Amino acid sequence: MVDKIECAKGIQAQFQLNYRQSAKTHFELDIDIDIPGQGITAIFGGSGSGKTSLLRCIAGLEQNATGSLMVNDELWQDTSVFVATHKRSLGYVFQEASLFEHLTAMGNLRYAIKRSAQTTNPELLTQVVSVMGIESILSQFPQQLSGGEKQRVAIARALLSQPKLLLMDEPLASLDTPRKLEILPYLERLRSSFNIPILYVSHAVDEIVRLADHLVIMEQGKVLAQGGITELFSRADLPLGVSNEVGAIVECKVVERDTQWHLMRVAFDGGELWLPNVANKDSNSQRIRVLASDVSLTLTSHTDSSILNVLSGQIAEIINDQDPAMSLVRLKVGKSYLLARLTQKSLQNLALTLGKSVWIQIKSAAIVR
Ligand SMILES: Nc1ncnc2c1ncn2[C@@H]1O[C@H](COP(=O)(O)OP(=O)(O)OP(=O)(O)O)[C@@H](O)[C@H]1O
Repeated sequence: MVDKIECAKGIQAQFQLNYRQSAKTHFELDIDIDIPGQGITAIFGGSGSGKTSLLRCIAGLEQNATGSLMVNDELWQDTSVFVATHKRSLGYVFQEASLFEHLTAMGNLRYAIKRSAQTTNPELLTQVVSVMGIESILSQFPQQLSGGEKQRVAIARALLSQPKLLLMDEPLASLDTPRKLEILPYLERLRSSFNIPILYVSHAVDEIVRLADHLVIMEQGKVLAQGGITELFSRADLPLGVSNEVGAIVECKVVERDTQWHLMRVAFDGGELWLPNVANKDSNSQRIRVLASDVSLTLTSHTDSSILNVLSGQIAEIINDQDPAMSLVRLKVGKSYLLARLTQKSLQNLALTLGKSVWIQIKSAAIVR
């Protein structure tokens, strides 16, 4: 096993950039982020919010950007320093794989090894090829590969340059859903096998929930919020998905698998939940998403309900939804938070107010993993 590349000090980036688009309109990027030096940080935001511009600043591709950048204690930019793009130790994976068409997959990987500033341990090549699952396609040319395979080769190529930071700009956006689902497990393996911090641009909530540890939410060139994924997903005031998709993330441990009913019991900071068993998962850790629309509240504990999951909690926040009929309620459950999407009418009928104790019902079938 190749030693993991040590990165733990964090990435601090502060940038200002102005694009003049016409005499009347311009776009201004003004960001200040401080994110972990390991794991996957998703950069999330709507179209035109400045996600790609931020990555381009980090890569040193925006000569007009002012600001500063530290990557795990290495200074790449400030008022007096500007490390050129080719000298920044980073890998960049784009929406399209952009492989050299005249070279085989292996040829593309060899090219990266040759270009790497450091000597490449042969074990690294074996490890990268195995983690990305591309052993059987190494002799193929890009035109013989599917979109997902090309993207796995492109990621392997980026890793072989032994970067201190990996930038991925919507790497799955050009793939259809089956290809996307095929590649996601490789990205999960990439996160657990290499200790390289990854900045992952996406506006797909499902990808972020599955992959990211940390999140930066952008809006109109500014950072709207940044923090751990569980923390930000449990906030009722952020635009994490359209109303029906809003939901909290809960990190759980499997404590029991019930083979008779094909269920598993998982424990989290706020209690336990029953959900359909996932037999093929070897890890006992589960990240689950509980959609706000699948959570209902009662004032007494019902024992005559079909719902298996009933937790007790308190109302921490109530926010009006864009839909005037609805509201979003943030619930404190032990040390965790859940969200419930309720009608304004129910809110009033149950006289739900801040601090009130409630019973929280969640359908097992509705929990998203
Ligand atoms: N070279 C440029 N010159 C002028 N304006 C630009 C330039 N590059 C980007 N922009 C503008 O900056 C804004 C942010 O663009 P950017 O590509 O960073 O957004 P994004 O969040 O990545 O969007 P998307 O998700 O659609 O890719 C947009 O309004 C875009 O038109």
